[in-house]
Amino acid sequence: MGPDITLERLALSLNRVPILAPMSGHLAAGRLHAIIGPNGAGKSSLMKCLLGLHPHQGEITRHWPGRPGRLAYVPQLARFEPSLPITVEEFMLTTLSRRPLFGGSRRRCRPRIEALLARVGMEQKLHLRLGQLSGGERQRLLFAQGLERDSALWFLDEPMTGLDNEAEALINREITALKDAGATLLVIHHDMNWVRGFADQAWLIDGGLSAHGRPQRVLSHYAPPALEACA
Ligand SMILES: Nc1ncnc2c1ncn2[C@@H]1O[C@H](COP(=O)(O)OP(=O)(O)OP(=O)(O)O)[C@@H](O)[C@H]1O
Repeated sequence: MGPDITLERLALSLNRVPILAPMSGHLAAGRLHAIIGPNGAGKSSLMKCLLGLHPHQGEITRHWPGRPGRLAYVPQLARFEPSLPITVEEFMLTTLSRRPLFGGSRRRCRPRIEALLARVGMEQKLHLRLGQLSGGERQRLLFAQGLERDSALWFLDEPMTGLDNEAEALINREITALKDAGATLLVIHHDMNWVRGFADQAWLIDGGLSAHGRPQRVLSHYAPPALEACA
């Protein structure tokens, strides 16, 4: 089971620029919380605060129901250093094995790695180097890594970016399974239909917390900026 998370007057400034005004709230355990809002609103910054990656003000407390579990983070547009001589299989091995360079580890872990990669449609990419992966493939790989760690707390920053329909369906299926298993999920998403269909709670961010509650109610206050048509 994932934790619940309490925010008390969480605020963030970066280079003296105010990014998030003080906000307080409670993210209930075992629920999917969608973080929505316009570009530049502070959604990724909020997620980074919750991950301890930004020097925020205020308090963030995680309450795990039992022993603290693991967390998974799939950042927006993840990048790998192109020159890294590491394959997809080796990357997964570093998560699965304490001694990834040991020849026996590779043999022993291969079926598990293949099964995990199949869950995100990546089983054919075992031997590719990280730098050779497309954007959507990088997203899928990081998701597979989170699955392997049996994470109970997930931070997904626009997880569907760059995914084709098939991959999106696979990831949606895994997200539903994680929710059913009691994980706490925070998902930044720009597709309001997805938010209506999958989220238990929505957090509307715009330089701070503008609204919070059931998606239907929060979305009644929020019309995402429309794309401008080209003349
Ligand atoms: N180091 C920094 N110094 C000053 N401002 C910054 C810094 N890093 C980010 N920002 C600003 O913080 C604001 C929030 O950025 P953030 O990435 O959190 O937005 P977002 O809501 O996730 O946007 P998007 O939907 O476009 O991904 C942006 O206006 C960005 O330019």
